[in-house]
Amino acid sequence: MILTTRGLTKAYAGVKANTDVDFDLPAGQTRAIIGPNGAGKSTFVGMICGRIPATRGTVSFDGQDVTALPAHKRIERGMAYTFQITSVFPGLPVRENIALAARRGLGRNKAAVRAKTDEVLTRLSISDRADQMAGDLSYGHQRILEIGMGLAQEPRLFILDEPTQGLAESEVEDFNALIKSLDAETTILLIEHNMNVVMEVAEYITVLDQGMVLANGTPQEIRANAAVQEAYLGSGHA
Ligand SMILES: Nc1ncnc2c1ncn2[C@@H]1O[C@H](COP(=O)(O)OP(=O)(O)OP(=O)(O)O)[C@@H](O)[C@H]1O
Repeated sequence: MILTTRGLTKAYAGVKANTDVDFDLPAGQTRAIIGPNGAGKSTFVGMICGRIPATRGTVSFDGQDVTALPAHKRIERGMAYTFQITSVFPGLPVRENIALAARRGLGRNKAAVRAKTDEVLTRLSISDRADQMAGDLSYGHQRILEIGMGLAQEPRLFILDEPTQGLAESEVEDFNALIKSLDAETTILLIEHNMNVVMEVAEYITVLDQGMVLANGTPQEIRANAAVQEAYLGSGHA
């Protein structure tokens, strides 16, 4: 397992956002986390990557307990994540944004950074915009660029929190293709509300409900799971 949590719990004053979450993610898998609004998905990945301190429980990455490590130390060990808020540098060209991210992983080795930047650029559906200012890209393209910046760090665990939110349909298709092309290279943990995306890219799904794991299974199993359907219908979701 590249990632394991045991008893992971987050209590805010009056609200239990996660309760005793046991979670196992095998290396190489593309896993989706789904669940109704407020189910605790963002809190859960926040604890995994170290942005949110756990109330109790453990997070292990690559067999080592990282519960006490700050986020930047977890990044050094090979986690990367993108969140709902875009973090591109608008005043820099697309290429330079990716090079900056690549430098985080590769340091000052200029040739390696250039090679990595070119490699990531050719994978993105926006490679023809390499010399444009990032701030001039559409919102959807900025999200794709952000994913490229994550990739440039060569993560062994890539966490994406609602990556398709706000994307146009054609951009969602580009996103699906990009994630599928990463299948063999890295482990992906994806919080996603768009069920079409989940069913298309996830190999395995974990459903959170009221801060707890409600179900784990393949897309087919989750689709057929009565408790999952109930959780979604009960919260007014389709
Ligand atoms: N900083 C906070 N202080 C207090 N309560 C919080 C805080 N952050 C989250 N919560 C609560 O914890 C619960 C889980 O929230 P979380 O954002 O993790 O859910 P989510 O599944 O990601 O929701 P969504 O799908 O709407 O993004 C919710 O009841 C939320 O109101």
